Amino acid sequence: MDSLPLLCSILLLLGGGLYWFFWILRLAKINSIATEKLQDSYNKYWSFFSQPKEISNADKVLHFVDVFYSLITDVYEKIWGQSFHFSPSVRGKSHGEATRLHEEMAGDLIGVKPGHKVLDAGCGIGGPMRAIAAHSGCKIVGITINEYQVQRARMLNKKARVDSLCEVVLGNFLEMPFDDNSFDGVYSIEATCHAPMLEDVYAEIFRVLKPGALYVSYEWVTTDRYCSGNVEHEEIIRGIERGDALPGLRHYSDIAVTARKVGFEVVKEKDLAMPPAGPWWTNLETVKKIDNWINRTGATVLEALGLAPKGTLDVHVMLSATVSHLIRGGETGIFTPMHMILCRKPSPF
Ligand SMILES: C=C(CC[C@@H](C)[C@H]1CC[C@H]2C3=CC[C@H]4[C@H](C)[C@@H](O)CC[C@]4(C)[C@H]3CC[C@]12C)C(C)C
Ligand SMILES: C[S@@+](CC[C@H](N)C(=O)[O-])C[C@H]1O[C@@H](n2cnc3c(N)ncnc32)[C@H](O)[C@@H]1O
Repeated sequence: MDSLPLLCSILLLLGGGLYWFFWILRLAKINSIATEKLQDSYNKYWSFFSQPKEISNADKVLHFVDVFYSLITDVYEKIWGQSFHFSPSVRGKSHGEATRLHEEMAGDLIGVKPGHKVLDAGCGIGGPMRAIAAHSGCKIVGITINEYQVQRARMLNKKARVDSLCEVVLGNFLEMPFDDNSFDGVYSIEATCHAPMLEDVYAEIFRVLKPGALYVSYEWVTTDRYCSGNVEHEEIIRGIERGDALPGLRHYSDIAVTARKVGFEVVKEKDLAMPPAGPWWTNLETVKKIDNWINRTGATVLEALGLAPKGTLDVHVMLSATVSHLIRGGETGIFTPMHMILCRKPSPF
């Protein structure tokens, strides 16, 4: 008789253990890159982005940004969702709802309407494009440098039944396969920070935008609180750069200067992270708490058992370190991922 509770406890423990194991197996798996290439790609990525200040070769930056997205796209999607960006936390709203509001705001700022053709420069797997197309009824063309993201975005567009409105193209936003003056609006969400020279991507966006039309960008930048020479500040910013494939974070004041240099009129500029906006790093703190024992332990066990390819743990460790740097960047106020700039291409009339 006494053995029944014991048996039930053992069964529960076994069941729980198995559930954890299969859950982790699903989360830690990286499908976006061939198993045998994972460790090598990670090593090359890490040694390249560990010295961001020495990065001078733009072609190499583009190559390693592509490698980065092959390494992390699955992990981001499974844990963060289909939108690869931050948003201010909103009291009473979930992470998903706050994300959607932040995306819809980008569409509203450039005045998207049904019938408009809009460009999403650096579209990821298309979370923002699906939200903005559903919100406004406009047509959206997204461009990303990563082939796996193109496949994923097309599949998710079909699944969400917005494939008649949303199209995804593989390409480089520094040399886009689009005609001059062909878009009624352009937005970029936390994507142009990957460009070796901001001027190059802004000039290309200027070229494809119709005269009189608007461009909005959410930029990753350092703020006025960042002091170069402050050891902690520099360590945080270097940590953000190497863990997020960034060729060098810019100061917020450089953004409008660059926009004007390529011909834009700057309509509005604002750090969307400033109060009364809620902190954008709240969700990262939650992720950090569960990350160690769920993801890291899972990746360690799976890699040791040969169920996950070599390099899986390295990717998770890199992301964990990045989380800490991003949270410190937010807490100290030296960094924001949502410096919003709204620009107009002047019309000749
Ligand atoms: C704009 C960019 C990406 C912004 C964010 C979507 C991502 C930045 C850091 C990412 C993450 C960090 C920690 C990861 C965690 C250790 C892992 O176990 C699960 C995924 C993370 C939570 C991951 C999710 C996406 C980010 C928050 C950059 C690249 C320009
Ligand atoms: C952090 S993700 C943001 C994705 C999307 N805007 C979102 O919010 O979900 C950055 C995106 O920029 C794209 N990207 C970076 N450099 C690029 C380039 N040179 N050309 C095209 N896309 C690029 C990446 O492939 C990725 O899709």
